[in-house]
Amino acid sequence: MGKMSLYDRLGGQEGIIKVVDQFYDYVLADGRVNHFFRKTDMKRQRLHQSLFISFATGGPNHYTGQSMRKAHEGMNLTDEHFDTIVELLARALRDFHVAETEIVEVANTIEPLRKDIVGA
Ligand code: HEM
Repeated sequence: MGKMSLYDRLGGQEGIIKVVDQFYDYVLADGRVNHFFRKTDMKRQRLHQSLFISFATGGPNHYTGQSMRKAHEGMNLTDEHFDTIVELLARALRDFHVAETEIVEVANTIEPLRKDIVGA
């Protein structure tokens, strides 16, 4: 049996939607980052983030949003903001009993996006 994709190990689309919902509950409650989302349509954001993470982890490509550079343009995001988002995503993954090895894999999958998001 071949190694399951990270997407499958996160529970596929269904699992990822649950994690992303919990993740944005943490984001919106966190004073380090919640001000960025004041004008954001969170229903659309939760959907786009779920589809984006699904594709990034080896699932189907249904993401129709903007590139990471375009999506974060003009926000003046710092490394600290980026690290906070990764931290809150890890917290949500832990809530759903995703193992630490998978959490590290998710962080490593997202890390290459830092150069497009920080200072976009
Ligand atoms: C850590 C890696 C990150 C990933 C994978 C990511 C992913 C995304 C995605 C997929 C979208 C949707 C774009 C669209 O709908 O076209 C988005 C939008 C957004 N992101 Fe990020 N993001 C990251 C980091 C951050 C950080 C660090 C912040 C701020 C602390 C942030 C704040 C936002 C905001 C406010 C929007 C919504 C913009 C709007 O209202 O349209 N993101 N992000």
